[in-house]
Amino acid sequence: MSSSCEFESLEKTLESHIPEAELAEVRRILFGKETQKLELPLCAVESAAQRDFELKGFGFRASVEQLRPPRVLRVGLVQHHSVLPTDAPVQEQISAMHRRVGEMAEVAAMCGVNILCFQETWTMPFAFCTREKEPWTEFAESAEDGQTTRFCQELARKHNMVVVSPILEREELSDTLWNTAVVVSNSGNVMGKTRKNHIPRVGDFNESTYYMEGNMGHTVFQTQFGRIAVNICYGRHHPLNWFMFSLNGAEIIFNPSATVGALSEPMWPIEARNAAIANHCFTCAINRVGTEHFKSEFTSGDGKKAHHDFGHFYGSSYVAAPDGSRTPGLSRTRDGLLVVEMDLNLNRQISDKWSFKMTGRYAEYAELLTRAAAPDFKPKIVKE
Ligand SMILES: NC(=O)NCCC(=O)O
Repeated sequence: MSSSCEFESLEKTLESHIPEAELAEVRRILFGKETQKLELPLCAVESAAQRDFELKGFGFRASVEQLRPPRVLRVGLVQHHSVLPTDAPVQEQISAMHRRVGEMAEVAAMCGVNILCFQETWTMPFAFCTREKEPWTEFAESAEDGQTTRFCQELARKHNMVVVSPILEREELSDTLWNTAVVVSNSGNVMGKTRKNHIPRVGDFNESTYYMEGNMGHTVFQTQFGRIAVNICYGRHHPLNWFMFSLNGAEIIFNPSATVGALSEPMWPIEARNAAIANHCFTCAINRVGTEHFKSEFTSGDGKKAHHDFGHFYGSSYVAAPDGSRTPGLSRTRDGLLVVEMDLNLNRQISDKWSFKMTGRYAEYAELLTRAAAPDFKPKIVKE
């Protein structure tokens, strides 16, 4: 699936227009140390082509150590369009999304992916712009045993893969709605869930109408393949949010997102990448693709005309490493699966080199943060 009238990708434009002799240097400066292209199995390449989605694979390398064996794993990032029009019946939309993502997960399995992560609220259109409650709240499900979690449990068992599934959650009994990522172990058991900590109040992103600020802190999940955390969408603008996951020991932080070009695109390549550098970990930024049209018009509250869509979700999912390098992004226009091999030993190797976490002055920060959060806070400003 593709949104054909949109600009396809920065990487493609650089490749077509920068002379061969200069391209490697341009890439080094823009993207850091070159990631190696992964050889992916022919069956996976053919399947992706038949099912009309982009498949790319890259690898980050770490030095070989004398005392620790390498800790190599593969992550998969899935970006996709909303399959059916937004006014199709709710169950049909959910089932169509399950089918689409299910076939992408099959290809991820062929590529040896160990941990697979989907985009923010992946089973539904990003309807939070509309402020209408119906039918959008009907997409909310139980994180523990909703149909989407059961679907992911099947994927996890079948492919021996950890599945990170960001959904709109309806908490049973209280009926409270949350923006949640469910983490399903490769055994098929639900390991737990984590909730979006920061709710956007920017442009058309009127999400506070729908769900509450997360109340689960900064949980890290010890999977068979490594320690992972999920910083959902708008949380990526908060360096301290990434940092808290890192303090709790996250080695890979996923950032499932839904964001549009006019709002955030220049920030997208910087934020998750900077978080990988600052926290000596890997980060995985995932964004949906396409333009979703809604029947009723809505305004952005900025005096401009009412409209029926958010604008274009620009995909461009990528992975960043602690050494500041990053993979090329997936396309801005197509559904895609990004397969990335990484050796988690790189985290400590870069920490030993740059020591950002070791040199942090946490007691000092904590003292000022505590004072700044108090109602009588007075900033320390020296005046002449
Ligand atoms: N989904 C979401 O939080 N979007 C807000 C916009 C952004 O963070 O780019």
